[in-house]
Amino acid sequence: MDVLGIGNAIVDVLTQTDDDTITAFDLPKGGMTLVDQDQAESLYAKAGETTERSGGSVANSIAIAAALGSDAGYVGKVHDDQLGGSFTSSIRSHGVSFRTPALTEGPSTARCLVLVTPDGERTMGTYLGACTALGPEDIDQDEVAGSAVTLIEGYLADTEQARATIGKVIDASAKSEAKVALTLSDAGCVERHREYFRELTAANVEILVADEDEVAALVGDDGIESLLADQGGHCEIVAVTHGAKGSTIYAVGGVRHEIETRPADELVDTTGAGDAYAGGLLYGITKGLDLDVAGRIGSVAASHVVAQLGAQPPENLKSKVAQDVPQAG
Ligand SMILES: OC[C@H]1O[C@H](O)[C@H](O)[C@@H]1O
Repeated sequence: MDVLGIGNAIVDVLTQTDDDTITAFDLPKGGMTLVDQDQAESLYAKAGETTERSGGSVANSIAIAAALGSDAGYVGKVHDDQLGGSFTSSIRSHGVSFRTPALTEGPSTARCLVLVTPDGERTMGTYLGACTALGPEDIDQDEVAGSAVTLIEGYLADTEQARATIGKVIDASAKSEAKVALTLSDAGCVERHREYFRELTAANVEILVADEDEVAALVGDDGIESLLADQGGHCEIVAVTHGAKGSTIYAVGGVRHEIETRPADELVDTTGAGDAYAGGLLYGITKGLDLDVAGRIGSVAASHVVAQLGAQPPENLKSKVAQDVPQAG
């Protein structure tokens, strides 16, 4: 496998709304707030017209990588219910291998209410449901060892059991040539678990993908380069996105690439923009492309994702990306 992803398997329930509604829902604009089942139901009752799309940060990245041509797999926990079926058929429709056994009892499939405002910003309230049952027994260490890169979702740090799952991935990677990639998911998530992420990036993570707020929350005054293997960290590559301003890729040996964005044809919804960037970047890296080309693939994929509602791969993504980046193949 080129890329294997481990994350929270979530169905997104999207609604286009306004800033006043975000305030009325008492959710921090642009952030991700964890909610319990009662809160989730109360939010949905107030949400108005909604659209369901397959979500989950790393699941989004893996679907993008598969749509571009990666041999890709995903590990995440759904319930054997209607939303779980919808998540499963959606991720498989992009060619992703998804075989994690579904729960047959206990919490229902996770869902995320995504409030999209006219500026394209997304504000999320997530009920984790079945995701909290993901555990080490769901990891096939041979599959991890046989994958070029395993991408871990930062949001997993929110549960102890998922941290044990991450431990099993790291263990399998350390005994093989497989690399560990990590997305930091959300600045609030980094603030909740800074020490844990510091430990991972100091000892286990070879590829880090984050936005500028997330990486700032992680490194504080230390500087991004401190994460690199030749400057005291463990990372070989650190890719930092700057929203519409592009991204910067840092690599060992003093390498630094500034990547321009491709302006979106239309700005509809930024849900999954960073996920698409990570998916495109990892597609490029695992195909052996130069880092600046891999970063450009990520940027172009993200520019197509923000022109639609939801984080799923846009139709004909591969040919759309190839128009801007012929090396993408
Ligand atoms: O990064 C966007 C994703 O984060 C949340 O996990 C939602 O499911 C959404 O699809």
